[in-house]
Amino acid sequence: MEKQFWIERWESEEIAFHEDTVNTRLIKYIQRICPMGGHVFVPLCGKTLDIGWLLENGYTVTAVELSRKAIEALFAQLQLTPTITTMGKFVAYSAPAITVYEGDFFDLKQIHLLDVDCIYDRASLVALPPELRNRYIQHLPVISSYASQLLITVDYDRSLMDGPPFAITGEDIRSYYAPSFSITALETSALPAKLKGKCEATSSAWLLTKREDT
Ligand SMILES: C[S@@+](CC[C@H](N)C(=O)[O-])C[C@H]1O[C@@H](n2cnc3c(N)ncnc32)[C@H](O)[C@@H]1O
Repeated sequence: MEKQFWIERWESEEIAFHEDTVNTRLIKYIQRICPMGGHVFVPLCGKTLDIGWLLENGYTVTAVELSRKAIEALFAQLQLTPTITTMGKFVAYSAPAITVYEGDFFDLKQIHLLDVDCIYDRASLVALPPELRNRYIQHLPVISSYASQLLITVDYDRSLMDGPPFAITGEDIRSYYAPSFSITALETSALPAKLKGKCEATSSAWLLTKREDT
């Protein structure tokens, strides 16, 4: 997916992926990998309400997002006025307990994610087509020092539609992450409505924790 694709989605407000409630899996499972007060990295964050929940519950958040419009909407929602600074390829929006980098996830380096305890990935891995997904799977553990992840994916019959969101099976998750992470399948449930009105889909939540032998 080209960067311009996402910028245009935000400009035309075609953001069906945005949830208007806090994700229940976040509330239910984040403490399994990150105690309250921990530091959570939210890749490809959009303007998710989940960030507000994390801040209200004592977490520190670092996030990255391509779209300035999304980041401005996020801070407006949070009722925070960020300090805005240029940092190399990124523009950093900071307020107490939160920094959002405007720019390309693939330009992030370890220095941007110092002290991150865990990762919350909802609709991020699944937003990326296979070639970018492979880069994401390689890059994310390196920049986060193999931080644990709460990962939420979708799966559906790939013959019925194409992504985004892209379908990811349990087998995919194991092939992507098993070499470096222990994988716990938490829960799978059917989505309440057809995805894009086209096909039934399920959503699954996973915990990934670094294997001792890596
Ligand atoms: C499907 S949305 C998910 C947003 C958010 N995680 C949520 O749950 O609402 C994917 C987001 O990733 C952003 N994005 C896509 N590619 C990106 C990249 N390479 N770097 C940073 N952000 C990116 C898009 O602008 C979009 O807001």
